[in-house]
Amino acid sequence: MTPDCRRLCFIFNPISGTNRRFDLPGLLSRQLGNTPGLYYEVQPTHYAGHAEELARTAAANGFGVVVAVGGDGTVNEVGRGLLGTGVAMGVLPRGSGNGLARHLGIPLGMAAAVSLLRQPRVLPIDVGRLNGKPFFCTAGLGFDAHVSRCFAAAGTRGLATYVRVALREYGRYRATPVQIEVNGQLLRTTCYVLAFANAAQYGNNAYIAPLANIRDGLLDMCLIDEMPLSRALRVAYGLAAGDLPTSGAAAYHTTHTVRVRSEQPLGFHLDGDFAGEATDVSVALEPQALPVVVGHSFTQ
Ligand SMILES: Nc1ncnc2c1ncn2[C@@H]1O[C@H](COP(=O)(O)OP(=O)(O)OP(=O)(O)O)[C@@H](O)[C@H]1O
Repeated sequence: MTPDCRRLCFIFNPISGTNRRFDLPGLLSRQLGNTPGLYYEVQPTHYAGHAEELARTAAANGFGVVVAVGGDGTVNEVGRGLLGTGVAMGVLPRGSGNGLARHLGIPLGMAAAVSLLRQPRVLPIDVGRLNGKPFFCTAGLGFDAHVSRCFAAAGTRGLATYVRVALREYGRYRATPVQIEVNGQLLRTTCYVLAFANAAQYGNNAYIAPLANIRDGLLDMCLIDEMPLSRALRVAYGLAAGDLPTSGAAAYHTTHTVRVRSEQPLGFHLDGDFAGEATDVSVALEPQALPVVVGHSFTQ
């Protein structure tokens, strides 16, 4: 049965982002209340991981679009819950970074983002897996994962906290020796940052892989082996300018599977949330495995 895009379930993470006075029911009533034939419900999350359960239940209950209201962590949980159901994921970007929403051309203004849902345009996107765990935007090992772990413990959220934590940890973090198998090559190197990009950016228009196409069945792998200060400055500029691949500060490979081994456990993140440590990491991609609502400007 084709999912009914006139039945929408909004899964709302109240701790995402920094705006605590957000009135979702009021916004939905103004934007969707008078749309004939459209039915919606709002389900707030009560704990980390809850959005995945709520999304799975919503799909089983016949909702045709399940909308993640939050940042990339909420998107990750809702996306996990919908995998294999054929139900589309929408996004109302209310997080700190909103990497997937930005990649998909979803407006950051809430009213405009909601209005996309009146007649949603749905396309399937690729889904990455790191040791079997899904990600939709980016995953990675090394410094990024370390910062995501410290960020979760920081007590406040938002870009300012993220930058403060990253600057503090830059002086402490050391690269780890690794072996990387990619496209039939074995790279013996060190890992300061090893990013797997399904989408082009981490969020906040920080472009780790500006050429990434989220529907091409391929991941863009970005390796930064060491991070002396001169390179850190170039990387920071390259993330903002979108020219990291041509900067000489990072090496890129386009692939659909990667294996990474290290003697020391390496932390990893999934869509910006710290998700564990491992000495053996396999990354793979499932082409066009999740239908999502995209914005008018999305052309991939
Ligand atoms: N009710 C809740 N209480 C505590 N944590 C929650 C709750 N609901 C969801 N979470 C957790 O909140 C975390 C952060 O959410 P999310 O990533 O959406 O926001 P953000 O970090 O502000 O945005 P972004 O990832 O775009 O920077 C997620 O990892 C999720 O598991």
